[in-house]
Amino acid sequence: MVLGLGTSSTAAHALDRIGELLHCGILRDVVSILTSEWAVGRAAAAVGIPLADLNTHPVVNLSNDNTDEVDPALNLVKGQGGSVLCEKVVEGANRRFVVIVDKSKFVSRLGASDLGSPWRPSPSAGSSLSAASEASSMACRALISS
Ligand SMILES: O=C(CO)[C@H](O)[C@H](O)COP(=O)(O)O
Repeated sequence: MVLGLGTSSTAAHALDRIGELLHCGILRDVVSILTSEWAVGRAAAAVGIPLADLNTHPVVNLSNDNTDEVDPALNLVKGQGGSVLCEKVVEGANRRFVVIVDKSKFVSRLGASDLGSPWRPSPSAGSSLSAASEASSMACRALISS
């Protein structure tokens, strides 16, 4: 199975479980396609999920991801995590897309949380965020160049 891994702290919980199932042999022959090296790549490597890319695996059987808001009609807004372009590239190769949501993302209407507010990183977050953004762009270029 080719698994697309969205960039999300919530979907990262699924990674831990996938890692456990691989280790005890319940899951086999799984490779993953990353949507960010800097976040999900490290987490996937840490739990032993083999990594691949769209060059060798152009069809993704299943991707998991999260969202920033979900309304009562299940419309979603994504992208606050900073990897939405890579996620769209991987999701474009998808057969199935599963969104893992906890209740903190439920809103009465899209835009009801502070998503629309101007986002200002704290000064201390600046350097790590720009490094993360750069790494994400590199991973994305690698995906798109395939
Ligand atoms: O859209 C995303 C990344 O582009 C994320 O899925 C979204 O920001 C939610 O992330 P988290 O699970 O960490 O709250």
